Amino acid sequence: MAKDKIVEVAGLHQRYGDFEAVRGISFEVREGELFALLGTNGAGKTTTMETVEGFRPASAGTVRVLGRDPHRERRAVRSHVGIMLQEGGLFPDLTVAETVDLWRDIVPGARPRDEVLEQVVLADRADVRARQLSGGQKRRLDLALAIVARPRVLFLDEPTTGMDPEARRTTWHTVRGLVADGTTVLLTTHYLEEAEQLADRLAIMHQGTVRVAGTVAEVLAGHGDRISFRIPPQAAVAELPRPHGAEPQVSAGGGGPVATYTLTGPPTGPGVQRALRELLDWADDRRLELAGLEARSASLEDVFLRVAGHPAVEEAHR
Ligand SMILES: Nc1ncnc2c1ncn2[C@@H]1O[C@H](COP(=O)(O)OP(=O)(O)OP(=O)(O)O)[C@@H](O)[C@H]1O
Repeated sequence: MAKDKIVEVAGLHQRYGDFEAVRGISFEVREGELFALLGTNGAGKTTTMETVEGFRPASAGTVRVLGRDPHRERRAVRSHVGIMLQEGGLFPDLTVAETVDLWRDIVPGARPRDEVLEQVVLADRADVRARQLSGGQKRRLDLALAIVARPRVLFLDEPTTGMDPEARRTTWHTVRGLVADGTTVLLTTHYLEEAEQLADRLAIMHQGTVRVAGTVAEVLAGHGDRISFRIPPQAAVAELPRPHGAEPQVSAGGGGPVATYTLTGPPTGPGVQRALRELLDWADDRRLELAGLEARSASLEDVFLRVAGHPAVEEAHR
């Protein structure tokens, strides 16, 4: 049976005066999954999040969270929702423990303080004042407050921005644990690796529209495999072979110019093998070395850059 749709966004438009920041986007987040909204700067991610969180009504289209309008039925929705905003509002002089206790006093059905601090890996910081925490620890305290009330749905707006790689990984561990416990998560991020690591499904936004959506595998499908190598100094660019008609793209690299071929067709299919053989035969015949030779599938970064640079709408896989 299909899982419940926890968040449903259909034909959402959002305007600021004359400017349309969100231009008719649709996506849904199903029960128990983590859905990541990625996008270029100003793509409309935060605007979308704020609408889903109920802070602003939709200019047009519909938004439902747990089957209700998150703006008009804010009270009913809020009790099931945890929100971690981009800028948390911590009291600098309260300790970590006092901060969590303050929230525990406000929300009904709060989880035990130690359990929450354990989950966000702040148990050993319980007596430290908020202002003395590192940036990453402050974000994790924001996360702790978002999960105190055992929300069914969690909205995380750039939860790891500004964190060092280790703090980011710690936060990913926490978020994975929440999803494993059945929490549905919608997050925005600028880190493609974060989406690759965490997301069951994702959407990439650009200029107010969703350009690509689906599982990571679906999003990568059709974007082609890549073969690249440093162009041997003895070879002119015009002489490079065109395996399967693929044209080399030449870019600057640390050790000299690099040729990259993008091969369309099924991912990691026979096309790559044949193209590699053709390239290697070409190099062997001329006694050339293809330094840094690499064959790989398209990455999320490849897709992201293509979306950012190409206004043509890519068909979404839903
Ligand atoms: N209150 C506002 N008034 C007018 N324009 C706004 C307002 N808030 C956002 N915008 C504009 O709407 C567009 C979308 O902004 P939004 O913050 O939703 O994008 P974003 O994808 O979250 O961007 P970023 O990745 O840079 O945080 C941007 O062009 C932004 O300048």
